[in-house]
Amino acid sequence: MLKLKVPATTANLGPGFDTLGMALELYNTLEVTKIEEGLEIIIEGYGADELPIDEKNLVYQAMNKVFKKTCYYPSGLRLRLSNQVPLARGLGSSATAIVAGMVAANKLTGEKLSTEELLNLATRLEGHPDNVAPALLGGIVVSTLQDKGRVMYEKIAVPELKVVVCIPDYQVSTTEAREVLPKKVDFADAIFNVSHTALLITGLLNQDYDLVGRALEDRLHQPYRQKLLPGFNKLVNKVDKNALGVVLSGSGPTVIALTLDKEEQIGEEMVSIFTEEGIEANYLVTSPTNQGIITY
Ligand SMILES: Nc1ncnc2c1ncn2[C@@H]1O[C@H](COP(=O)(O)OP(=O)(O)O)[C@@H](O)[C@H]1O
Ligand SMILES: N[C@@H](CCOP(=O)(O)O)C(=O)O
Repeated sequence: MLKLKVPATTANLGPGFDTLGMALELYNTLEVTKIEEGLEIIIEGYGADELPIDEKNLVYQAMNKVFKKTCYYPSGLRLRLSNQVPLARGLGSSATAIVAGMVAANKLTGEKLSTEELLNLATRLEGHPDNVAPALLGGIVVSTLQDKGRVMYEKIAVPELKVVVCIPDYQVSTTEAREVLPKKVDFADAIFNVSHTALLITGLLNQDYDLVGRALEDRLHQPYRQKLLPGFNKLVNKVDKNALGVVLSGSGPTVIALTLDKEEQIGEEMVSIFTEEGIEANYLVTSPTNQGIITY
């Protein structure tokens, strides 16, 4: 039996749209057992009532991509998913499913694919590299999709910060949150994001957390996604005073605050701002992690 533990990820980190992602200490686990025939899927935790338990399940689809590429066909499989990462909230649940499925399948084949090949394959299924890269590798990963579907990436160490994760009680699929984005952007906004992303990376590398906080601004996706998240502006303006910065996690609706202290106070403040907007939400405090997926 194989057991894997894969981290949730928070993508974009403000200005780094489709480019930056960070692994968090919040996990899904997958157990894979070879059986004589067929496919059995057992799901505990998030998605137990809504995820498919047949070939349509994303974990199995991801495994199948590896089986096809390596011409390995197991007789039968039992998958046990234990999910602590909520679905469609902007915490990379689809990336956990894809990365766990692909890494597990690759183990079964005797590791025929390299880490790079797995990353390229996972990115093709997910559509963008910024969640799958840190789910696979851990840390903060700067990545871009090149011609021929190859991912160019660099991993940097995570900051010693707390992450307050405020999760509204409704789903927004990444597909839906990408549909509200414009086809073209203003040149000045593009420059704004290039400069802020560069400053953010500089701040992270130099452990200059004041700079990290000031660089967390974005003009490429958050302004357009606000319509899917009432209260986001109020949240940024109010909570920014206590935290280093507040950004949408991935495509939302989860919002994260990066902070050095006062994490419980910040979490409660975030929940109360959502409550004022008539949105139920809860928060958890976690930390970034340098460890990506682990196989036991
Ligand atoms: N643990 C899981 N097992 C199987 N499929 C999953 C799992 N987690 C997420 N998915 C699939 O991914 C979808 C959510 O993906 P997406 O909209 O990109 O949101 P997220 O921001 O959480 O990645 C779910 O609706 C489901 O189809
Ligand atoms: N760069 C993507 C990230 C989506 O992350 P998710 O956790 O919401 O799937 C985007 O912003 O669309």
